[in-house]
Amino acid sequence: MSVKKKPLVVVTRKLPDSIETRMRELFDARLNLDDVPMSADQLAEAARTADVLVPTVTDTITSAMLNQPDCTLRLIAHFGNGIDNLDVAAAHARGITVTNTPKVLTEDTADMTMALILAVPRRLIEGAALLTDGGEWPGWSPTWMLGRRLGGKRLGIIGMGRIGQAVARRARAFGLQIHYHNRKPVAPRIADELGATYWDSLDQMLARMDIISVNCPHTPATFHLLSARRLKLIRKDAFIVNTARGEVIDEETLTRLIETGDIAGAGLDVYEHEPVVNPKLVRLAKAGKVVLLPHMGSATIEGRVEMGEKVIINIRTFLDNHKPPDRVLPAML
Ligand SMILES: O=CC(=O)O
Repeated sequence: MSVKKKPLVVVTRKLPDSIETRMRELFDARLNLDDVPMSADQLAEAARTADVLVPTVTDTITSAMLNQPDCTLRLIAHFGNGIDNLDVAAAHARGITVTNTPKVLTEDTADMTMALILAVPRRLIEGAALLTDGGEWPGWSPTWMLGRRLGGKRLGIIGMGRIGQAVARRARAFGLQIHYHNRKPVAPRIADELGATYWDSLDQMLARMDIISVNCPHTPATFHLLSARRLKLIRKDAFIVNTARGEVIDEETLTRLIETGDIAGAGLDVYEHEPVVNPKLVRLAKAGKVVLLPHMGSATIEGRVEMGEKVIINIRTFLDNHKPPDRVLPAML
């Protein structure tokens, strides 16, 4: 009697232990226990030979990898929400299904966005570093280490999807007025709940906000959405927070405008040339003008396990010949 071969599932990075254990039970799982990022050649080889590839947000999966003549891949079960690193159109053209891990990282990413919205105007990191990095603390003074109050300020959210709405809910509790720009207005029930004002014109919204939060995906349409021209519309005393993708902002111009005092500061979790961080931004961080984080918006233990569980559910439903719950559809691109 022949034993049915388990499908070959190649996972590109180390995942939480419980997820790897379950994957070993269910599949012929090739795990990356050393967590060394795979090279383009290794990714191409994985795409050619695996039934299922589990890449994550730092792996670029190109059409050339997917179009190898003897490519056996049937499913890309992405461990991540953003899909800008995958050539989804090429996958679909080749009949390869693509899934991602939405929803489970919404609240964690919104928490981190809110942390940056607080940290930048209230000079949180600068103050903490003063005590731990050997700086002199002259003691409390009425005019020292003054930041900017959040309450009553206008927050402009770019991208009012799940994460944008979760940011709005938090920001409202801190007394911020919620404004947003999106491809279309949110349902009236949600707008009422959030007390949110819709701006059809991004330019007009940018010119009036005290804090701007980027919460839209990176797509060809949002690459440099905050272009040099648009960044110049932003008020001198405004702050920008980005926990979405670095490519949405013209980072070089943003850096220059902060250096020249034409934008007050920024809180960044993502970068245009990640993992390379522009040294000028690092200098601005040392000067207390920006807060820089290493792409950790969704980095919680709970979130990573839930992402892994979603990946497993997507693979299993696919292999059972059902539609996986988190399919990326052409209309979503
Ligand atoms: O940035 C993280 C993700 O898109 O999952």
